Amino acid sequence: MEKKLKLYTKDLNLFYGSTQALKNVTVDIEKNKVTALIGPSGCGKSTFLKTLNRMNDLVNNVKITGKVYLDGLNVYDQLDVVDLRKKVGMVFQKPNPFPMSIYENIAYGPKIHGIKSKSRLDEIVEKSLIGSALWDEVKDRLKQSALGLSGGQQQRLCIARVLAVEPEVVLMDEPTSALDPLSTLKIEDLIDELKESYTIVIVTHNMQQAGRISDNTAFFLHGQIVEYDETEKIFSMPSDKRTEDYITGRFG
Ligand SMILES: Nc1ncnc2c1ncn2[C@@H]1O[C@H](COP(=O)(O)OP(=O)(O)OP(=O)(O)O)[C@@H](O)[C@H]1O
Repeated sequence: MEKKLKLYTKDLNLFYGSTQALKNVTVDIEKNKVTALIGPSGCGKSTFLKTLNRMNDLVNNVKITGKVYLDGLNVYDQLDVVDLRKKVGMVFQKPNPFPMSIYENIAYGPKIHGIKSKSRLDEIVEKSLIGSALWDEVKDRLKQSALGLSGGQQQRLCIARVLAVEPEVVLMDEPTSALDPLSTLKIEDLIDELKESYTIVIVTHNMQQAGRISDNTAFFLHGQIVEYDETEKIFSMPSDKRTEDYITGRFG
């Protein structure tokens, strides 16, 4: 039987030293959907997100058991980490453009992956900026420093940078928490467009945002998934009392 889901975890456990941050997390991430990870501070949302492209490998004393599969391959032993991060890109909470031009920020990844042709790079830069809804605002200043962009523009640039290497999955760790309401709205609209071509997993503290933009929601508590379902169901008829208490603001 063909597996309809290309990204999933099975019995995933993660320890920072002796602290267990993830406990038996088993989740199927649906293709071309937005999956929101919600839960109180310290429940393991970011840790889980980072296991999907092995960003936790950089942390000392991390031990991971269980599996993360992407397109049938175990990302912890069957995929090269550089290839994995090309397939599974990441956008962080604080926009983090490189201190170089707008153009170079986007061309950087494709160049690392061996693309040298100037015309091909021009094409990728344009396509990525169109894809991140930034092209019209920056097309006349591509050679200027990315650091001169507003926070919201910088975040869309960081999204363009991820799109430039043609990922399958885009991970977003609270991508709008440092942005003003208008920039937040732009990113939310963008996420809605991006899911046509990409699978998106997003950590958010903002319940309204999870309700607005996600198709599925996973509620984490103390490193475990309490409930994972369609967002509409989670927000209207959660099956676990703890989910209900959290989304109605009784704790967290
Ligand atoms: N590098 C690290 N070293 C040790 N412990 C860590 C590290 N990163 C996270 N933790 C611990 O792991 C647990 C889960 O943290 P994580 O950042 O994944 O939670 P979170 O749900 O994303 O929280 P927040 O919403 O506050 O960002 C917490 O107890 C945290 O203190």
